[in-house]
Amino acid sequence: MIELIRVSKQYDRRPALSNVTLEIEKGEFVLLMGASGAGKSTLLRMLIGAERPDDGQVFVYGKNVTALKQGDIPYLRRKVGTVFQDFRLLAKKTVFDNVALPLLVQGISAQDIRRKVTEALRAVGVEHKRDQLPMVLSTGEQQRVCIARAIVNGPVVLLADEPTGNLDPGLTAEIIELFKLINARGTTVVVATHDPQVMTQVNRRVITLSHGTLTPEKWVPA
Ligand SMILES: Nc1ncnc2c1ncn2[C@@H]1O[C@H](COP(=O)(O)OP(=O)(O)OP(=O)(O)O)[C@@H](O)[C@H]1O
Repeated sequence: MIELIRVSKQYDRRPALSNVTLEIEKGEFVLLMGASGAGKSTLLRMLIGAERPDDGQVFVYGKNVTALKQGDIPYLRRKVGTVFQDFRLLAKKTVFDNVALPLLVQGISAQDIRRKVTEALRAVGVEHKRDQLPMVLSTGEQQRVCIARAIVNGPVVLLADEPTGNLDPGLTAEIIELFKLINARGTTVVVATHDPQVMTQVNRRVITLSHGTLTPEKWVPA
């Protein structure tokens, strides 16, 4: 599902990723761990074509992301949902409209949009908040809306960058359970985090980056 082959990236001549080779299979739930600045976000951004490696190749869902033209990136992003620490919800749009956003550019009928958004909101447990603005929601609810927006296209991969960074331990546990559910339905899930609670709770394969380099993997069977 995801393959990086000898991927390197520098910013201002400082390595952010160095010779990273890894493979993630369909249906896996993988944690990408490492200290701040280790290169986790850079790696995730490469998987959605937001960053290009200086060297090496990146494959996602059979597509060579490194070779994609700019115009093909939106098609990749329909297959790869993303969730971030800072939510990135549009403040003036309702919960429903925020989740509908990725569908609007695709020429999908209003009826199908309603159905897909309702399903996504229901899957994350915030259907009852559909007409509210994001700022009146709790932080946990806001992150659920972000997850709904990330899964509304039925992605094959879900990437999350520090998704629990703004949440307390209780809410972190809820959000991780949600990722597990999404994974159990067949979506490959990759979560970048430095939170040991997430590692304990997920209890699956851990990929660790240190100064842009992979360290030997821990593997904890499900
Ligand atoms: N656009 C950029 N321009 C310059 N340097 C960058 C850029 N993006 C990342 N870096 C640098 O690359 C290195 C890796 O950053 P990255 O954000 O991938 O780390 P991270 O593991 O995700 O850290 P954090 O957990 O703090 O987000 C850091 O030294 C960072 O300062």
